[in-house]
Amino acid sequence: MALAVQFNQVVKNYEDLQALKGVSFDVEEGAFFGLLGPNGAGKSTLINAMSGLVVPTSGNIQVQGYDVIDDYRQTRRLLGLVPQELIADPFFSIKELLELQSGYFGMKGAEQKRWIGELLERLALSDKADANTNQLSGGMKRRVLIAMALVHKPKVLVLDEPTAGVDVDLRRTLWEFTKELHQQGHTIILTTHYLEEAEALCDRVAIMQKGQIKALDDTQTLLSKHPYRYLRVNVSNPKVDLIAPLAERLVEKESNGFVFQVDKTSSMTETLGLMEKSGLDVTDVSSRDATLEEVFLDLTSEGGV
Ligand SMILES: Nc1ncnc2c1ncn2[C@@H]1O[C@H](COP(=O)(O)OP(=O)(O)OP(=O)(O)O)[C@@H](O)[C@H]1O
Repeated sequence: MALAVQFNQVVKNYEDLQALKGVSFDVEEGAFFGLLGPNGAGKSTLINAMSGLVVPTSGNIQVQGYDVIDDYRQTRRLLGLVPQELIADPFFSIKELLELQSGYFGMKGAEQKRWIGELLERLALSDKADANTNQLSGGMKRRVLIAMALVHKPKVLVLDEPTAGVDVDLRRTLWEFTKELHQQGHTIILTTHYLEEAEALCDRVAIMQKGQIKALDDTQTLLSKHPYRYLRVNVSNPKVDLIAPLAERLVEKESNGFVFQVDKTSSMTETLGLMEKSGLDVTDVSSRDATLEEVFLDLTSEGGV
């Protein structure tokens, strides 16, 4: 499989702080890749380094085989970045901004006009096309950023927390549009704190912490490799005190039952036995694998699995 992006031993120091500590991994062409991690993990620094906005202290990054520093013009054309920060430009309307951005990439003509029209339509910006960006709401500004990133039809679309502060409706619209772009062959790299979204959308994820990659795998493999499964137990007597070995496995108490985290290698009979010993009157039991959020929390908590 051809590679869309290669990160090779990328280090970024901000004076005493090492924001990236030698990050190496590849993103395959056509992937829907999630870059996850707690605040300050280094996700934006890595994305900005890929986009040429931050110069690494050492190491290098290639996009479709081009170096992001030496071959900046090629990589600028191949990448579309939706940055985290919202812009407001008092001088230009949305349409003018998109036309200017097109001009920067030397894209003109009827087909480009049609594409700008389609972007405005798909991102529900048509009726604001002539408005200045400082007259827009936060959600609308975010849509403008997405349109600007897509104006030159980049092969690799990089979205840095695109749904932060965006309402449910728009989030759904954005994901539908992003999924379509992925199906058309675009590589998507996404950072988000909404792990449910990442689990639903990304076929591969990297989890970063303190400037390093803690885990990187296909989403499904990462979930199935997790050592725990989760048991939801409904009972008729939820006020009962659980005996110690069972209480240690409790992750959630609900009005009519409990959720326990159990080792995948442990026997179900043993766990059910502990429930019986606690005096629980069990009315229903269901079992499920970990969610990405649970895997993430385990990996990023101190002393995680
Ligand atoms: N321009 C800068 N100058 C100094 N330190 C910086 C700069 N940019 C980022 N940092 C620091 O680098 C570290 C990584 O920040 P970064 O923004 O990459 O994290 P992040 O994973 O994107 O976090 P978030 O989820 O909060 O957006 C943080 O400790 C941050 O304070």
